[in-house]
Amino acid sequence: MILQKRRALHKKGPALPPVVSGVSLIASLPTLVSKGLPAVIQGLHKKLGSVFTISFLGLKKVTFLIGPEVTAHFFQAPESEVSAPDAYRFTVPIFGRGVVYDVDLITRSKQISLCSDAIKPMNLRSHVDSMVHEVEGYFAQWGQQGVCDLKHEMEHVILLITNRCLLGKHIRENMFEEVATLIDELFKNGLHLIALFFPYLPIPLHRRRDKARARLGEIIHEAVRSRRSSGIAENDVLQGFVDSTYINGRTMSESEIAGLLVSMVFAGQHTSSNASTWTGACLLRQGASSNTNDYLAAAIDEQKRIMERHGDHLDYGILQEMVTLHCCIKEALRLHPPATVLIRHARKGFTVQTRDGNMYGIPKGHTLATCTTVSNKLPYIYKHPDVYDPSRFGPGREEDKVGGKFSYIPFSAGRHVCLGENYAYMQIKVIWSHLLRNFELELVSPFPGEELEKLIPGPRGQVMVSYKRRVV
Ligand code: HEM
Repeated sequence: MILQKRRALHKKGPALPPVVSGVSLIASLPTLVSKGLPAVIQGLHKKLGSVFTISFLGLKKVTFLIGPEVTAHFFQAPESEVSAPDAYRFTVPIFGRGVVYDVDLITRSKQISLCSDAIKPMNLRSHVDSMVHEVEGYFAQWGQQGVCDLKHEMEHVILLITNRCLLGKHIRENMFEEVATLIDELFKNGLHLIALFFPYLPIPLHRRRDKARARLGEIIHEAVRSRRSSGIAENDVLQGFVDSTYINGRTMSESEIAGLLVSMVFAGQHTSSNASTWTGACLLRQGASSNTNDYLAAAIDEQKRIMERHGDHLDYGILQEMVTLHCCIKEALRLHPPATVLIRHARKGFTVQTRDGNMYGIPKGHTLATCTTVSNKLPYIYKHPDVYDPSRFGPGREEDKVGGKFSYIPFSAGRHVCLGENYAYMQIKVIWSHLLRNFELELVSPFPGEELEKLIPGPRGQVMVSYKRRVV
């Protein structure tokens, strides 16, 4: 009925997507406050199907596309048709001018390919030792036994790795505390709802963001200058940028290097630390209705077998052997994707066809969005979608592959797929293989809910874990 009406309104082509009524929006408010945006989108998806539009007073129209059948164009279309930069302008004051979403397509493509080169598997291999060094050093400070907030621990250890592997040894060893505070200030004051719509509004939050960004820039510029003048090459992403050139042979400026490094810190810090904490919470969860502890046992067993083969040593190849741990992380990410809503801007209109055959025309000018949380739990792709079950990715099931190209999207897909996926798995595996090998662990606080108010939501509150060093 709704479809017929909307087709009549849009006679020349396929129907427009159903529009969420004002009444439905108001009715969603309690869910928004108590359960967060993904829960609202899940409710609307149930009611209206995989394509629907939310109209904000007719001024801004956001069309949601949910599920692999309707997201191919969203993920794969060229920038001239579906644009990410138009949607992510709010990152410009965070990353800085002259990089990523502040430059033309050709420059951006080159910058993205420089980021990709810096963390491609060949270069990643050499980061394993640095990661292991940071992880061993950090957890050596734990006592024989105790209780800690896993979330805090993961944020800290990932930040140490980020400093060492991206920003370099000098910053890690001499300025860690200051840089950690600046990164926190930058993201806290730059990543909130007001900034999403009005990133340049002269408010105290934005002044603090800009001050932190300026100081971080100074620190990185200085690091680039001293790296260039010393001529000593280090093993980090900073070095990759210092050595790289554009097609015309021009080297990157200090401010371009700073911008790209900040964008990579931004892309990898909260996402990886949240993923690491969720992996722990899921694995250590106790409960009559869950069989998660079987997975904990399987992950520990895998570490034992690997140690029998290779001893304590870890390298890139050995990390690739941790298939069970990989699936445990992958499943935690399916249930708790750090980037819950991905956005684009429709520069041209296009058509989508839903699973049940309905065609919709998506008009030029709409903001486009997809929700990873809802997509990752579609019941026709994932069996018992709310259950933590890493074996769904194993041989004979491979539910994400069976579901098609766009059915597992914590790392996005297509044109803007995450460049740091391998890097992220690597650091999370280094952390969790160390913890599983060396400690008996137990979750002693209730299983956490999600942080509802954050753009990159992590587990809400503290995630308390007891630990006891294993006797060797
Ligand atoms: C578990 C950890 C991570 C998750 C879940 C994650 C997720 C994502 C997602 C969803 C996107 C695409 C956003 C979109 O389509 O709009 C993305 C893009 C990106 N990520 Fe990650 N990420 C993670 C870690 C990292 C790390 C560690 C790095 C780098 C060190 C990184 C670098 C990037 C870059 C450079 C892009 C931009 C790609 C482009 O626009 O072409 N990510 N990430």
